[in-house]
Amino acid sequence: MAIEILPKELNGTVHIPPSKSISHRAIIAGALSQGRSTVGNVMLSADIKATCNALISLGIHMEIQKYEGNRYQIIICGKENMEPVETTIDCIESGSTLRFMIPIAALAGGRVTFQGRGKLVERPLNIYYEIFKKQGIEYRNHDGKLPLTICGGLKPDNFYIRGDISSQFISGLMFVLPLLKEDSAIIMKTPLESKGYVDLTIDVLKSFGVHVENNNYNSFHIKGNQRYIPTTFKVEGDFSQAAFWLAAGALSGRVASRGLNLNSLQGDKDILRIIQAMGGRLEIGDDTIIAHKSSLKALDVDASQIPDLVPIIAVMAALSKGTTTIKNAGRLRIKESDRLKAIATELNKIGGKVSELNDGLNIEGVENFTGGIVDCWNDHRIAMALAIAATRCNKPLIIMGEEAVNKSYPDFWKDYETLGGVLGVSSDGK
Ligand SMILES: O=C(O)C1=C[C@@H](OP(=O)(O)O)[C@@H](O)[C@H](O)C1
Ligand SMILES: C=C(OP(=O)(O)O)C(=O)O
Repeated sequence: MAIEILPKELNGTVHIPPSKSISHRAIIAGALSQGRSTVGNVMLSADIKATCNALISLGIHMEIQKYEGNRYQIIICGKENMEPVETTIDCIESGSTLRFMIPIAALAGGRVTFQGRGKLVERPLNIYYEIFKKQGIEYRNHDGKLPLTICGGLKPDNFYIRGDISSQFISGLMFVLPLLKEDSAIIMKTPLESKGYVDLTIDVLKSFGVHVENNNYNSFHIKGNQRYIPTTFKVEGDFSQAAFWLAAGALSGRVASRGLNLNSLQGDKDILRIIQAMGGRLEIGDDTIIAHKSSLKALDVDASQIPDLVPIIAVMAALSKGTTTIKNAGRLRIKESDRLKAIATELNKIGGKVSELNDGLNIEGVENFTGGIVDCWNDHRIAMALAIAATRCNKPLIIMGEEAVNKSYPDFWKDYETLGGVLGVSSDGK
């Protein structure tokens, strides 16, 4: 499918969707609690559905009820001791689901097969394979790719892990180590990247009564024999998604983003500092942030803690005065697409001046984009970043594969239209 976007500035208010990262975590924590938990303000994106279905496959009962508007609340009847099952879990394209559910399946025991689609099939899992080998856990994959079958039995241990592949391995282990009979430690072999996501894990665990000791991100000590306590939890707004609308305001109009927690631990809250440092004018209120059209200037960005912001930062940088370097972004090549190659290729098709570095991007600002046809590489964040680029195109922009947004933000196009965006189905993008 393809969508055509007319070049038009965006104005108005968006109710920011709930955080995908926090939703995954709260639903999992509810599933590991003995009894009934409620996770409110959840959006049923493809990734969140994948996590719910994975837990249901492991024998957890859930009921999904309407909450407010297009949000849901999930009533979860959790179990401290999941019974071993023989099952298959389809993680669709969700890296978080896969990397969070593998240790949970290893805790439950039984024989669990993990499947995935698109790039997920080959996103790295070596860190878990090393643990399985060390602990004698039986597993089988297909030339290092999915499907993966594991036969449980995770034991308490000192886990030595690299910090520059994905923080999702650390989060995944943190869900289950507190439930083992003895204490464990996760010790970083190299500095941890995406720290904010580990903060979110520790914080959600704390809401469910589970404690992890963080020794300055060098190591994490986790006491065994802990219990998750059933909880009522409300998910806050998603700064990674708000970033697209904040950028839309800074580039093209006046956009208010509602439903954000300014005290959030989300690493992607850093978008506020970045837009302001680029010269963007933000009005920051209690739960609403208004971004005003501003003349932006280049800013060098270290992406090691904020990988998901890179595509939209690249769009802003491409329309800023001066030359921006984004560094420490090598991990972007192992997401839903090679995001460095994807954003450089597509912005250059519409008049951007972006060159790829090994672990980043070099971006020379231009006044406007031309418009034309671009592809989103089956990647939701590339699709959304290109949609915001359309606000500064001279001609219409056709985005191929726009349905990719369903992974994290199924209402993205509806919200785009709420802000006055004009969309049409394109016949060019067959
Ligand atoms: O734990 C999480 O919720 C996430 C961690 C990050 O991945 P990495 O730790 O692999 O960078 C991020 O890119 C992803 O979208 C969500
Ligand atoms: C990389 C992402 O998610 P995941 O790793 O869960 O697939 C993302 O949402 O951009």
